Amino acid sequence: MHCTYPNGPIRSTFFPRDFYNSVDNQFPQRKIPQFVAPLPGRRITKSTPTPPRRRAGLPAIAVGMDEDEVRTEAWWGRRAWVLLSAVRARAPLVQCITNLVSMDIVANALLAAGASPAMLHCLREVPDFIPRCDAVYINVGTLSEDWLPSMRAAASAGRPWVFDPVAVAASGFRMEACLSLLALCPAVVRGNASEILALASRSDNSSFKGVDSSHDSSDALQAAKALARSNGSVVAVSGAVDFITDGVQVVSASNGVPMMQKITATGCAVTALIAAFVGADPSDALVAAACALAIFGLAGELGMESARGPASLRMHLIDALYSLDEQTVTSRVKISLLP
Ligand SMILES: Nc1ncnc2c1ncn2[C@@H]1O[C@H](COP(=O)(O)OP(=O)(O)OP(=O)(O)O)[C@@H](O)[C@H]1O
Ligand SMILES: Cc1ncsc1CCO
Ligand SMILES: [Mg+2]
Repeated sequence: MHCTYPNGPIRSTFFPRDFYNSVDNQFPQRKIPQFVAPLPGRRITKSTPTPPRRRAGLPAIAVGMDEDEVRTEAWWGRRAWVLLSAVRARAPLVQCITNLVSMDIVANALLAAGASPAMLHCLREVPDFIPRCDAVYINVGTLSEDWLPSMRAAASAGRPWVFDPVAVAASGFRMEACLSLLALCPAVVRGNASEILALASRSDNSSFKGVDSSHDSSDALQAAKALARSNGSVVAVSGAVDFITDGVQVVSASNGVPMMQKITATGCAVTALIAAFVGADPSDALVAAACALAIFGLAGELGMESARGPASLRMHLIDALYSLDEQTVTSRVKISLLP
């Protein structure tokens, strides 16, 4: 199975064959509209060192950056600011089917960044609501059999979507569920190192711990590249250094503080932020993921200046995300393209 985007146009809408039957025939043969790209010429494209859109004769992306510019750290800083500004200006609607632990921090992080979160998870609402969303975020942290059909339907609805495979190796059921979601072509998969290693190897072997990583992000870099290549999704591994890859390029994002691991669901929140960035500008999922990870890490660094422990860091991180300004973002975002 290899997803067609980020290489090509976003998939057309489809629902699982049993979808309408499974909701009491309340939606008699109703079909949701096909995905319509928000701006002409926009599509999810894999970024390459040589800008593909210009070569392909495609219009410049909406945010007005010059794609021929060399991707220095300063370029990434400007890009991160432009994307954060796009989130603030467009307030992308992000439908989140996320775990029960993370709902609060996910919604608050999205709001602080300027996006509009919606934490709906009822299968019967998917056909009406998902077409209105700019992006979908799916997180299996507190997976149950009841929620899986909603996740599958939301992921199949033709919107760009971002996947957080929390504790994918915890059980055979969870691994199967994650693999079935992976087949529905997420624009970005973001996990910690243990999760990406397990997902790439399709192994639910018990040496993997629960939701926390027992590996460094660099341990999962090759697995992330392989997964990105085989699935066609951008894959991001979080940790002290975050790595983001489309299977060819690898970008590192080095913002953040270790205490972010002591707040539950910071990983869930940053994956939701990636969805907001993709929703605001779906033209390049790799750039969106790298910038969202760096921005979130930067908010952690700024929050840490006033924090006294995990609980106050949580509060100050959200405040910092809300208050980020151009000078701070452009001078402090640490992203680079690895050779
Ligand atoms: N040692 C570290 N130093 C700096 N930042 C870190 C460190 N570890 C994690 N982070 C940052 O913390 C955030 C969460 O990443 P982490 O890898 O802990 O996610 P996770 O394990 O999926 O979390 P959760 O499952 O609790 O949501 C990311 O933004 C990441 O960059
Ligand atoms: C602690 C925990 N358990 C299931 S999901 C979650 C939040 C971090 O992923
Ligand atoms: Mg996680």
